[in-house]
Amino acid sequence: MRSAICVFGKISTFNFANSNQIFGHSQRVWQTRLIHSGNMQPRYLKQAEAIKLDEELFNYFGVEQLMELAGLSCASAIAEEYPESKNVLVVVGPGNNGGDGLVCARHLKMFGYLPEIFYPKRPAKILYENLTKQCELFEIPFLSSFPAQEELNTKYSLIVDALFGFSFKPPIRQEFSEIINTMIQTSTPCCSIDIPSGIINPDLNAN
Ligand SMILES: NC(=O)C1=CN([C@@H]2O[C@H](COP(=O)(O)OP(=O)(O)OC[C@H]3O[C@@H](n4cnc5c(N)ncnc54)[C@H](O)[C@@H]3O)[C@@H](O)[C@H]2O)[C@H](O)CC1
Repeated sequence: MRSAICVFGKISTFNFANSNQIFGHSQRVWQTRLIHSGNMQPRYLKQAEAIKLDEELFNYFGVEQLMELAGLSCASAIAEEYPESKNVLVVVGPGNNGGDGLVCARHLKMFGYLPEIFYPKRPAKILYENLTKQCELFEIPFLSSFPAQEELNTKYSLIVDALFGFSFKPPIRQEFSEIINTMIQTSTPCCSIDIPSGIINPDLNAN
């Protein structure tokens, strides 16, 4: 029944340091249908397919509900794949991918992890403000600056990359380029929610 938990969520585990890409989990509604029909092979969505699926889902569900399920799914996948990696840095971007990250951080805290959040660009939208407030109520620290490489390598046992999802359009703007470059070079394992942030061609994710 794991597919039921992850129904709207999608996470890719990505070791930036050696570019060894492993897709540990990727479940979306119609993949669940495949699983239910007896075909256990996951199928990865291209950027255009993911956007289309999102549009379809938004006809039936609210963004809060979808985001809650996505964030919970990611936290569940992390708890399964990284049970010992308690010191987690969640790097949160300005869109819904970032929203998934805030939800994920909250659930990780409930699962006994010690997440910290870096959220440099916060849109003035009630949805993100509420998610931020909830994390604060859960006493999750918000960092005021991005850790330097050494700190990233030693202090954290896992990074959750919730910077950009399928709406990322290259090239990376200057304000995020240093963050992404530091994440690319870190030896700490990095889990990306949806696509790895800064990937030049998101359709590569399909492979
Ligand atoms: N149905 C689902 O499974 C759900 C998926 N969700 C997640 O939502 C994202 C897509 O969210 P969206 O807000 O459309 O976009 P992003 O978060 O990917 O990014 C938008 C944000 O990024 C800025 N931006 C874009 N390109 C650049 C760039 N080159 N440099 C700097 N900044 C950039 C842009 O301006 C916006 O501010 C999807 O991937 C899922 O993770 C939802 O949670 C709903 C449920």
